[in-house]
Amino acid sequence: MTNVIKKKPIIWTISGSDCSGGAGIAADIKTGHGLGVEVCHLITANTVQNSQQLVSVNAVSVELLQQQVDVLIDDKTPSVIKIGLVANAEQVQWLAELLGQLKQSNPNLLSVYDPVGQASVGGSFNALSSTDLTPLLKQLDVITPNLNEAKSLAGLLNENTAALLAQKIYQNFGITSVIVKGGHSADEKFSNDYCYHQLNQLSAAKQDNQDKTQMAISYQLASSRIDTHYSHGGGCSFATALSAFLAQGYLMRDAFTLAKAFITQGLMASEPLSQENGHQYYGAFEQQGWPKKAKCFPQVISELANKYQELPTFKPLALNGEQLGLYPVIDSLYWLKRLLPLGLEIIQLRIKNVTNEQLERIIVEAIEFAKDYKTRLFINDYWQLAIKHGAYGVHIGQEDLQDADLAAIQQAGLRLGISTHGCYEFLLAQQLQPSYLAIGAIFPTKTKDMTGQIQGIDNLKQVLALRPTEKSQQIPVVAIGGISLERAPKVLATGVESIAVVTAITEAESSHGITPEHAVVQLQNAISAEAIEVLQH
Ligand SMILES: Cc1ncc(COP(=O)(O)OP(=O)(O)O)c(N)n1
Ligand SMILES: Cc1ncsc1CCOP(=O)(O)O
Ligand SMILES: [Mg+2]
Repeated sequence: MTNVIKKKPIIWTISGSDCSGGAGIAADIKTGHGLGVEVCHLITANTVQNSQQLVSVNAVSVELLQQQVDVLIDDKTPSVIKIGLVANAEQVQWLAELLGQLKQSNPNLLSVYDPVGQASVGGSFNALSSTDLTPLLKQLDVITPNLNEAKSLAGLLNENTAALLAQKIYQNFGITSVIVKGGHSADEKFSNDYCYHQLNQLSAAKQDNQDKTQMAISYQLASSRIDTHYSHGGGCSFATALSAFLAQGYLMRDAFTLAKAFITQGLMASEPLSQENGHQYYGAFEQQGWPKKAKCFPQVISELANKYQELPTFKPLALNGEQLGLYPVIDSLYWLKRLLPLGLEIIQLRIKNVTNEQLERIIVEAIEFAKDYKTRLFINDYWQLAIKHGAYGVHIGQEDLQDADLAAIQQAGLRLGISTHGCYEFLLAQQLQPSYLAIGAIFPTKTKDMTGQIQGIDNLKQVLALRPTEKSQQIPVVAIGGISLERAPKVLATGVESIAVVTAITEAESSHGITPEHAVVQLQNAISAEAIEVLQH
């Protein structure tokens, strides 16, 4: 049997060679290969260094670098270019022009710069100031300075607040995403990384319904500090990991989270080793491949989690051991009345585009009607009305999460479901301890515009691994988006507790020539405990 290798995205790394193997190009290649991308490497300088000292930096000519670009550009076209060590002003100018030209022919090309100026073993890689670097900085999409580099780029040498430094770097150079790494901060317990990210017009307008050109969002991630002697090349590896995740289509918030988890995982891998040895050896960072274990992932620091940190856990779904199973999401009383007699565990009323008056009437009637059935009725979006009329639960999306009064929902005894789209939102929502978490869209769907947020089965599996290992501590997960009868077994095999569907039921007649009731029965059979047992073994 032959192995089928999926075509991998290609990243280029344009950075220095560290002959001691820990940092630079070597770190970039190891990182990229472990994270599922092909890595083309263009060496800017041959450095002479070991774990004690930097001896010399020997720049490669821009003519040679340009020849490498010429042979690679159509042959191994990059989706992300990662830049590390830049040896001199000539290389700055060459890189600035190169990025400008490449972006003209490929506007989706991303550039990520890790501004390595000082060697971690001591000594400078170049004599370039922020002013010298400006032509390059103005072409970048992402920059990943540590705190000291950020101070210098911001021109604020006495400022220690990552948020202010990142914002100033954006103002100075117009770089869309500025990630300030906290590895060198004075905090002895935690390593906090901060990302300032300008949303592009399309996604910003979509998320906020605003007409805007300037909208920034920030993400902050914290991990416990790890004391190890094996961290040489960690900074290069972070920027390359970020590039690899971006090249695979992850949104910035998820690429940032995964890159931080990748670093924590690598530091954790060598922690006991360095303790055993107990000497000051400076060893190469351990690239460990795709971060999978929950313990490697950072804590999301956010105003929301902060605001509700004292809030008790939301009531559980009280399943008594049964499977949550099929979760129909319907948009009218007509569908509610048609489906409730079918013996469902859970259902959601998701009403869009009705007047306020109609809305309240529909919600009241739905809650009243559902009382005669054991089915748990969740109301989508309208949490105030759900509280007012005593619904079983509410489902809140990311757009409404910031404004909804979660304490009021919890105190009224309603269950809460939260939508998430990827690892960052999942980690954040998990901290709020809702009754269930939804992940979507698993597949493309015509029911809702989910552009840029299609998870796929692999990502669903990765996100599920972020739950605590102890089953009793896990929040049930519902998968949603494009799930059909044919796709349901694959989704269930990931270990989700439930699948939510709209059109698999409401459009069963046209898609499968069966009644919606028949579709419910078929989906329920596909989800039954027996079917899952077979799938998982
Ligand atoms: C079970 C479930 N998961 C996700 C959603 C989507 O909710 P939301 O993000 O609030 O989007 P809208 O449904 O309001 O368009 C859901 N409704 N149910
Ligand atoms: C509401 C929602 N949220 C994420 S995907 C989705 C639509 C699910 O509909 P369908 O099952 O028809 O794909
Ligand atoms: Mg909603």
